[in-house]
Amino acid sequence: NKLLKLQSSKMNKVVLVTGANSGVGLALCERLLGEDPGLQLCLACRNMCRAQAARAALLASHPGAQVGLLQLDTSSVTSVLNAAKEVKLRYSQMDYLYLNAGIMPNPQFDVKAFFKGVFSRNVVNMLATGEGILKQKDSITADGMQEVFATNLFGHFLLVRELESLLCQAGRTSQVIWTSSINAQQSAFSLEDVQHRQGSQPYSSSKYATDLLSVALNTHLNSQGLYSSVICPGFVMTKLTYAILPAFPDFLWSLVMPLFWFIRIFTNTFTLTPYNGAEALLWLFHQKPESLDPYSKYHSLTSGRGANHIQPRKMDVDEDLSQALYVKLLELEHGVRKRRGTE
Ligand SMILES: NC(=O)C1=CN([C@@H]2O[C@H](COP(=O)(O)OP(=O)(O)OC[C@H]3O[C@@H](n4cnc5c(N)ncnc54)[C@H](OP(=O)(O)O)[C@@H]3O)[C@@H](O)[C@H]2O)C=CC1
Ligand SMILES: CC(C)CCC[C@@H](C)[C@H]1CC[C@H]2C3=C(CC[C@]12C)[C@@]1(C)CCC(=O)[C@@H](C)[C@@H]1CC3
Repeated sequence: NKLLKLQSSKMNKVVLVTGANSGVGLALCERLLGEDPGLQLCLACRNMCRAQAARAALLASHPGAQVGLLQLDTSSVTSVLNAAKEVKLRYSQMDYLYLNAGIMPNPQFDVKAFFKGVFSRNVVNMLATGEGILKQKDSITADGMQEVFATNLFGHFLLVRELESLLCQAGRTSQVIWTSSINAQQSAFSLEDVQHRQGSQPYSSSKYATDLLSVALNTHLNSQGLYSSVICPGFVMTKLTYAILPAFPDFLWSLVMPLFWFIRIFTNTFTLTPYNGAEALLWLFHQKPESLDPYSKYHSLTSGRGANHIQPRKMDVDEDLSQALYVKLLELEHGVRKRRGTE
């Protein structure tokens, strides 16, 4: 382990990506290795078979790249604590922590609301954000938490807390980059119910909480060199989105694609491919973190002609609410640790 740490301290950038085995996360890894083949890339995934397949694909296009695997299930406190321990043994610094893993379980697509929206003035906004047409059925994890909250937010929060010693080091900066969504909605979030036990939009709630948490992390940790940002990859065809209409066979999706390319003329949020969706994640990799606006979400956008660009958009978050959520998360963390007898 000393040798491993010594090697990592020789200063190739260390990048960890959660949910790296598919979709936007995997595309990000491909693009990162294309830009900097010397990176030490760590794929943090819950399923090691899928992780190995992703590693093999990355090595096929970038032979000789340093691609490590880490078992991490963000919905499980035990898994996060074990993974963090392993990371601290392997690396002596962490330059980029991409918090990308996410779920939208049991999505229920409201066909009626969708067609009503299509013939309304709100059509472009509805297609860009998915607002008003999706609900989800959440479940409870073994730790007794709401699964969407645990997976998308709390597991990542705990990981950041555990890795603070690697992320906050004197004389250097690090970036924590969250894959949020334009679907983050303040109306779906409640400080009295941060896990969204009551409602039917846990996904929107978890993404809004992500935006709030990113602001809070900046408030608390910028002075120690840690900078947090959020991005939206746009609407991307991935496992997550295919699951929204599971009855749709592959060939029907291919038939719908030309319609999606057409819609892209009106809303450049239809990035559609994981490669395009990863644009803002890759852009942040090249930025000086001090120059970023903590209150902006960085959107991957693709024009009607297929050209990618990024756009910062101000988020609908306020400092007090972000601070209040931070306190709630610290309390939850405290409770979790107390129950495990680790505090
Ligand atoms: N697709 C879209 O249109 C949009 C996606 N996003 C966000 O982008 C991110 C990536 O999603 P996307 O690429 O679309 O979808 P994918 O389903 O392709 O990727 C999600 C990744 O997260 C992993 N994951 C899920 N649950 C866990 C868990 N408990 N522990 C560890 N890893 C987990 C998945 O692993 P496994 O393969 O094992 O399931 C997979 O690698 C998500 O945060 C999503 O919310 C945001 C806006 C739009
Ligand atoms: C087959 C039909 C003719 C068309 C159905 C289209 C819908 C399934 C999509 C239209 C807009 C999409 C969308 C999302 C999911 C799929 C749609 C509703 C998201 C909610 C996926 C997750 C996100 O985070 C959002 C940014 C997406 C917004 C657009």
